[in-house]
Amino acid sequence: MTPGARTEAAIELLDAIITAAREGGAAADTLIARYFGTRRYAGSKDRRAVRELVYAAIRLAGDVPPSGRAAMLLLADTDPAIAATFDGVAHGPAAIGPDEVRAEPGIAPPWLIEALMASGLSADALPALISRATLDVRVNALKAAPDLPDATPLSRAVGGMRLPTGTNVEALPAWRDGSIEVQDEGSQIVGLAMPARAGDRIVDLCAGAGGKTLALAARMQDQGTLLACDTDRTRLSRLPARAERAGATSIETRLLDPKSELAALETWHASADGVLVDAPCSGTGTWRRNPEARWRLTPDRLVRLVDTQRHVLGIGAELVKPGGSLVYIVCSLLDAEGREQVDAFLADHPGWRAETPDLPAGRRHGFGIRLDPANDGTDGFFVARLVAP
Ligand SMILES: C[S@@+](CC[C@H](N)C(=O)[O-])C[C@H]1O[C@@H](n2cnc3c(N)ncnc32)[C@H](O)[C@@H]1O
Repeated sequence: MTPGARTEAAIELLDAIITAAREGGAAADTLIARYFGTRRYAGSKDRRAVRELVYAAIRLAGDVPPSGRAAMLLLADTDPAIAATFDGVAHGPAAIGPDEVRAEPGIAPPWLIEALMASGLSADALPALISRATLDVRVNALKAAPDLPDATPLSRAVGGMRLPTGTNVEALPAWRDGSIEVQDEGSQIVGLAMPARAGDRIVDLCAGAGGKTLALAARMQDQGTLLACDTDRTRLSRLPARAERAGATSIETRLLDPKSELAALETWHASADGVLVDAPCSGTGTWRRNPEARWRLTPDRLVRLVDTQRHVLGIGAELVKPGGSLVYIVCSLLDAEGREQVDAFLADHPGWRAETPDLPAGRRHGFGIRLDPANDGTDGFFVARLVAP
């Protein structure tokens, strides 16, 4: 592809990403994969270059741009080489007109900036939210140590490794034999808030495809019972194959109906040593990976997420045995989803108390710990450990 054709492809993709952000469609990564799935003429260098252009433009525009071209023009203003590709030749975009609209530069929509700052993030900490994420892997203690010559050890998540950006992890023998799983250092660290011993009975209530479930299974030396639940069939269905690759046999999966979760968990009532609630959230802590997520979030959607979080936390509380732990995690930096959610839980659940987890990163925030990209160099998280009466 010519440089102009790459820019034009990035514009087309940005148009699709903008529409998806407005209408609740697929994530940028999925749209990019679909786009190239039908354009076999694009080689791996073209794909990488187009992807870079798309993500650079997304990072620059704080709010949903009026169009893909307006987003690319904003990027072109920062780089004469990109501006030069607007040459109107062959498959390239038309030459830049005198008064063309640009996307607004920024870190996030104004209402979100306000909410983040009201949640105690300083203006200096905001740019890191949309910086580029590192590529971290968790090393599976259930398998032999992997041979990763290009990796460097993570400084805080013991056993974790950092790989060079762009590494095709799924092509590595260490991934294929289950010795490593991709997991951000922050995600590895917040999972440690759940006490996990061999023989424990633990419920991972919002397990998704099992990123944190697999880490728990390794810490439990695959001994005990680990019940991984989710209401999303597609995500949960990915867990058994991952567990098999990881050599984890203690994991059982259970698909929940979002209106009647407790009925499916009757036998676990007040009996779990620990319940992990890695709740659905706005993902404000993961914009490094999904920068277009900040275009998707609306105040209404945030209210709905806060309701769901309260709901799942309430379910989790029903399953914990006296003295057991309820660990609440969100990959968000907004207090409505973190600190205030835990304050509300403690007010509604007399006898429960918060115990500050001792973690190798993050800072105390309300009754929990918060990790943020600027201070910790990880994705952003809030985590709290609640102990049942
Ligand atoms: C943050 S994700 C979980 C990520 C996962 N724990 C990991 O480490 O990869 C939140 C999950 O909560 C699930 N969820 C939403 N509502 C739920 C409910 N009522 N009960 C259980 N899970 C729910 C979503 O489907 C989603 O997979």
